[in-house]
Amino acid sequence: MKNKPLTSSEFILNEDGSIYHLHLKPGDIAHTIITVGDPDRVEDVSKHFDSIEVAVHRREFKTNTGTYKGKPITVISTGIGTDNIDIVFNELDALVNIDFKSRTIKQQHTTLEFVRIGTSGSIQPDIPLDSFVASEMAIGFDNLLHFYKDVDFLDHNFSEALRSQMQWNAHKSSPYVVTADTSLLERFSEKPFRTGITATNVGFYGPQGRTLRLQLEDSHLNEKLQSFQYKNHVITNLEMETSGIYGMAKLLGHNAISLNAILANRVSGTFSSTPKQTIDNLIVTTLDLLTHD
Ligand SMILES: O=P(O)(O)O[C@H]1O[C@H](CO)[C@@H](O)[C@H]1O
Ligand SMILES: O=c1cc[nH]c(=O)[nH]1
Repeated sequence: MKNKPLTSSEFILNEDGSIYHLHLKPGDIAHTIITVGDPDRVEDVSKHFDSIEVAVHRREFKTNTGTYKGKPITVISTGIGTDNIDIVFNELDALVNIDFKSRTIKQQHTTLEFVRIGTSGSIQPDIPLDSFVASEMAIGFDNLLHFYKDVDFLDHNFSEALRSQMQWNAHKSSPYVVTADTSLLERFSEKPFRTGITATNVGFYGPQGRTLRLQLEDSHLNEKLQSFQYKNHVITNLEMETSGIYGMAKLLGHNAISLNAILANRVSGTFSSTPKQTIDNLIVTTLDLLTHD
């Protein structure tokens, strides 16, 4: 297989040799990476570390690398949405799988482990506020994976059932379905976690069926999402990154799990009165499970 050097318009390095958006260099990241949406949440995670060796912040991408109970861990903020996930995953992968000097793809592949610690809204009445859902599968209502080849891991029968049961408007992008890494899912499937099917939406308001001043194209969107069933699966929760994370991880040969702190219940119309506490609980629980054998 030809391994030509990547051009400077595709593989973009800054003057200091760091990768374009993240401003990180090879060696700046651990092989276990926690992703969070909010840059402020990076400190909420890394304040538990034994020490921090790397701290870099550009745009919405804030990175701290250190150790927790001796285990090397990187925590990075992605900002909101799967468009940012495309940047973060391509650039983190490049840090371990592209040779920065020769600008060629390394012969030996390095696998990274990704754990998303995020917030989410539940669309089932029995998933209470402040509980934790580990995403067994993600439904991508975003468009990201459709731009890549070799996506045979997508569950087309599931997508087809969704399109037909929901009478999906063809003007919206075609939903895709992708699974978590099985061994990470096993690690995060016992109490206090429950597993679920997460819908990843392209917005927080209209795409998640919220209305402030604007009306929705489909006023029954959330009822349809709530009542959808496929092989005993129901959609449990809504957020904005998981499908991109699962899809990019599979394409690039990495392992990923998405963990959701449920802050809203869309059926009862309620929101957590202790969001910070709930996210902190998820952070501590996750760090401990990552360091248990
Ligand atoms: O709390 P984070 O990790 O940002 O996750 C959720 O919260 C944001 C919307 O408020 C979206 O990014 C959604 O995925
Ligand atoms: O309802 C919610 C809560 C957090 N994040 C989301 O994307 N949706």
